[in-house]
Amino acid sequence: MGRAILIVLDSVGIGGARDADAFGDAGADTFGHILAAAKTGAADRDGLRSGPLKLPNLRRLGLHRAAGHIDEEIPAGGRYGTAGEVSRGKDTPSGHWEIAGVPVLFDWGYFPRSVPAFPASLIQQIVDDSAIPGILGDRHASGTEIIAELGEASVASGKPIFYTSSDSVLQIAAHETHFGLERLYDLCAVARRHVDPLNIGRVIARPFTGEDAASFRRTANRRDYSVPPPEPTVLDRAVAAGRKVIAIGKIGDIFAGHGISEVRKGDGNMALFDKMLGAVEDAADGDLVFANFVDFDMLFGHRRDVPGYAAALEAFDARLPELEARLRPGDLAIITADHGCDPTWPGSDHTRENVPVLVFGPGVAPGPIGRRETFADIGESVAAHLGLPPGRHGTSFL
Ligand SMILES: O=P(O)(O)O[C@H]1O[C@H](CO)[C@@H](O)[C@H]1O
Ligand SMILES: [Mn+2]
Ligand SMILES: [Mn+2]
Repeated sequence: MGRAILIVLDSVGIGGARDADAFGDAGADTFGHILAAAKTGAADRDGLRSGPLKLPNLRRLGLHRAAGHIDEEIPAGGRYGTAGEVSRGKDTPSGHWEIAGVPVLFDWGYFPRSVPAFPASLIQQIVDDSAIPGILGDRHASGTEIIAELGEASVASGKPIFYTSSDSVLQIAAHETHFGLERLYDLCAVARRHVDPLNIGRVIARPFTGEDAASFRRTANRRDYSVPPPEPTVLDRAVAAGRKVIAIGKIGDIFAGHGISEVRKGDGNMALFDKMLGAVEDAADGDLVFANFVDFDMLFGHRRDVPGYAAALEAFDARLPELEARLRPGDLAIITADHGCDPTWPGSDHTRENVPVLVFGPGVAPGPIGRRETFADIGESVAAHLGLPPGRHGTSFL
C-alpha cells in the first residue's frame, strides 16, 4: 500500500475550464501564460531569473502535456492529466475540499463590492464583542495595498483594517505589536462567530510589522478561521481508519483541523518543502502527507507578478528530485492545484481554471489519465491507494 503524498501548488491552474466564462475568466491560464511570457522575455527580472521556463522535473512528470503543450521530446515520467472543478466557487477551501473528495455544491456568502462592504450590524456586533474602537477599510482590497494605505492610521487609532475580496472571506489586518497578535487572533475568533450566519468561508488574521507605509510587511503569523467541510473527506476516512494525516502549511487551517493528525507549518515554499520531506521520512505505510505551497498564490498570483511566479515554479521544480529520492516502493505522489490565479489577468483575484494532475512514484506506470470531471477523483484515488472506503463524489483513476 505504501504512503500517499498529496501536493497542492496553490493557484497553479492550466486554463481550459468549461465554465470559466461564468466567472469572467474565459481565456485565463496561469501556467500557459507564464510559459508564454517566459518565451518572450516577459518573465525576466534582473537578479531573479531570465529566459524560457526551466521546469525539467515537472515537465518530465507531464505538466506540459497535461496543460496541452504537446511535448514529444521527453518521454512521460508519470501519469498525467487534468481535472475540472464542480464546486461553485474558485476559492481555496472549495478547491481543497473537492480534492479531498467533497465538492462544495452550496453557495458561499460574499460581501458586495460596495463601500462599505460589510453590513453595519455585523461590524457593530464585532466591535461590541471585542472592545475595539472601530474599524478601517470596510471594502474590497488587495491586502498589501490596503496595509500600505491604512496601516499608519490603524497603528495611530488602534482600529484594525477589515477588507474582503471576491472570495468568501473577511480579512482583518492589524499591527503585530502595536495592536497585538493574540488580540488580533481573539478578534478573528469573535468575527468568525458573527459571520457564521452569513455563510462566510473564512476569517483571516493578517498581522503585519514595520513602522511606516514603506516598511510594513505581512508576517508568517497569518491564521485562517475556516468552517469545516460539509461532510467527511478522505482525511477523515484516513484518521478513522487509524492512519496518520500530516498537514503541511495551511492544510490544517483549510480543513479546520478535521481529519488532521499533525500540523507542520513553514514560512515560504522552501521551508514548506523541507517540512514535507521531513513528513515523508516520518510517515508509515498507509499514512497521508498533504502539503500546500502557498507562495505561488499569495506572493505572485494575487500580486500579478509574472517573473516572481516563474521563479517560484523553477525553485519548486529544482527540489522535486529530493522528494522522489525519498519515495519508497508502493508510494503514490500526486501534484495538483486548487484553482488558478493567472498573473497576467486583470484584477487581483483567483481565476477559474482546470488543474494539472501529475501522478508519480516508484511503481507508477507513465501514461495519460485524460480529463477528470471533478477534483474529487484525486481524493478517491488517494483513498483507493490507501485501502480506505470510497466516498460518493468521485472515481479513482488508479
Ligand atoms: O490581497 P490578499 O490579502 O493577499 O488577499 C488574498 O488572500 C485571501 C486569502 O487567500 C484571498 O481572498 C485573496 O483576496
Ligand atoms: Mn488557493
Ligand atoms: Mn488566494
